[in-house]
Amino acid sequence: MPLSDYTQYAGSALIAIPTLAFAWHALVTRRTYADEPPLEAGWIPWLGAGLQMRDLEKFAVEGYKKHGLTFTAYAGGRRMVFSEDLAVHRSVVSSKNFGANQIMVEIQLRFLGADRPTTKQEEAACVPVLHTQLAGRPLAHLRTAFLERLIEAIDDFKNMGVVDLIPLLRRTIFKCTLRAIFGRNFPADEALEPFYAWDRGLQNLVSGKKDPAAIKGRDELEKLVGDYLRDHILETEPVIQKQWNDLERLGTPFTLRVKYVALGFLWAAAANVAPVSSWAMAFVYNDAALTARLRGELAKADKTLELEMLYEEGAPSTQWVAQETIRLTMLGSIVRPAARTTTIEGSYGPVRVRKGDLMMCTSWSLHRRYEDPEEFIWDRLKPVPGEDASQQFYMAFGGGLRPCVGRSFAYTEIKMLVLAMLERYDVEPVTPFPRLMKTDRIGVGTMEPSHPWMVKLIPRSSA
Ligand code: HEM
Repeated sequence: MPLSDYTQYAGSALIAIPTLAFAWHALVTRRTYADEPPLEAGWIPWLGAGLQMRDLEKFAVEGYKKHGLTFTAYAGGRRMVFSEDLAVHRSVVSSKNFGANQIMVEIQLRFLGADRPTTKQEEAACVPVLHTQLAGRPLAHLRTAFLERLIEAIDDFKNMGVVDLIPLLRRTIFKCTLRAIFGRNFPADEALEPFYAWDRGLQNLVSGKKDPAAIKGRDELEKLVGDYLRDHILETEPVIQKQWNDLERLGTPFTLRVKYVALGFLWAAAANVAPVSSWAMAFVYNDAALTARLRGELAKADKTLELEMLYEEGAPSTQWVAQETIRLTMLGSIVRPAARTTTIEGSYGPVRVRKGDLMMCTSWSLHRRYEDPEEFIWDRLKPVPGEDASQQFYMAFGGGLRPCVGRSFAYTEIKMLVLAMLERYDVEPVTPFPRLMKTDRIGVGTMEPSHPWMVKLIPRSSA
C-alpha cells in the first residue's frame, strides 16, 4: 500500500477515535435516569470531572450549590455520588447494598498494610466482639483506667507555665487513651511520632499513592505494638484479648494479628478523639461564661458520686460542648461502594444509585448545613423542647450496620478532660485564639489551629 494511503488512514483514525470517545461519553457516561442524582460529568472523555476534583472540598461545595443535596460526579472511569443529605447518609449506612466490608478490606490492605484481608472466620472473630463489647456504652473499667491516667498526666502540668495548649492536650489524650486500652505500660510516648507520620498519610495510603514517611511511621508503630503485645497481652482491654486469642486459635499469623486487632483499633481509638477533645477544652477556656457555667454545674452536682460518674453526669452541658466541637472540627466522610443498583430514600424523594457507584457521604459538609456553620455555639445541638431540629444535620459516628463502637467512650473522654482541667487549672491567654483551618486531607481528620494558642496554666488553689 502506498505511503499516502497509510497517512490517510492514520488521519482518519485521528479524527474517528476522539469522535467515538466523545460520542461514547455523551451517550453512556453522561446519560442519566429521571430518579438519579444530577450528573457532573465534565467534557473530557473518561477523565470527566477528574481535574476539578483535585480540590475535593471546592468541588463538593460547588457541586452542592449547583445541584442540591446529592449529585453524581464522573471521573477517571468511576461514578461517585456526593451527598450532604442526612437521609441519604442514614440509608447508605443501614443498607446491605452498600459494602462496609469492602471499605474495611481496602483499609486493611492499603492503610494497615496487611498482605491479605481478613477471612470470613477472622472477620466473625473480630467485628461482632467489638460491637457487642464496646458499642453503645463505655465499659466501666475503661472509663476508670482512662480517668486515672488522665489525672496523673494533668497533675504534671502544674509547673509548666506557658504552654501551647492544643497540641499538649492532644498528646495527653493520645497517651491516656492508649494506656487505658492497652495497659498502663504501653509505650505511648514512643508511639506518638510514628503514629502522627502514619496518620498524616492516611489518605495517600488508602488511595494507593506512595507515602514513604507514612509507611515508615506505620512500620515503626507496628514493631512497637507487636513487641509490647508479646509480653503484655493480658494487660490489654478484654475486647483486645478476646479478638487476639480467637485469631490465634484460627492460625492467623502474629503480624496480621497485630494489624487487624491492635493497629486498626489503635488508630480508630486515638486519631479523632485526641484532637477533638483538645479543641473542646480550648473552646471552653476561650469562653468565660461557658467556663463559669460548667464549673457552676459541677459545684451543684451530687458530691457523693464517684469521680468518674461526677464527670460523666455532673455537668450536663459538656455533652453539647462535645457534640458541637465534633460537628465543627471533624472533617470525616463515610464512603461506601454500591454492591448493586438500588434506590434509597433521600429527603426529597427516591435516589437511584448504580452498581459500582462510590457513595461519598460528606459528613464534614453535612455538619456545615447549620446557620453560621463556622461558629462554635456550645448549645447548638442541645434539643429544644417541642422542636426536633437541633440534631438534624449531625451524624459524626456513622450508624446503621457498622457504627462507631467507641462513640460513648469518646464523649466520656471529652467530658473528663474538660471537667478535670476546669477543676484544676485556669488559663491566661498569651496569644490570640487561633482560627480553625481545614487541612488538605478533607474527608478525614480534624481541623488544625491556624497558630499556637499559648496560654499560662495557673493551678487552682481548690484542686
Ligand atoms: C470523636 C471521636 C470519634 C469519631 C468522630 C469517630 C467516628 C467513627 C466513624 C464515623 C466510624 C464509622 C466509619 C464508617 O462507617 O466508615 C467509626 C468506626 C469505628 N470507631 Fe470511631 N470515632 C471516634 C472515636 C472512637 C473511639 C474513642 C474508639 C475506641 C475506643 C473508636 C473505635 C471505632 C472502631 C473500632 C470503629 C470500626 C467499627 C467496625 O469495624 O465496625 N472510635 N468511628
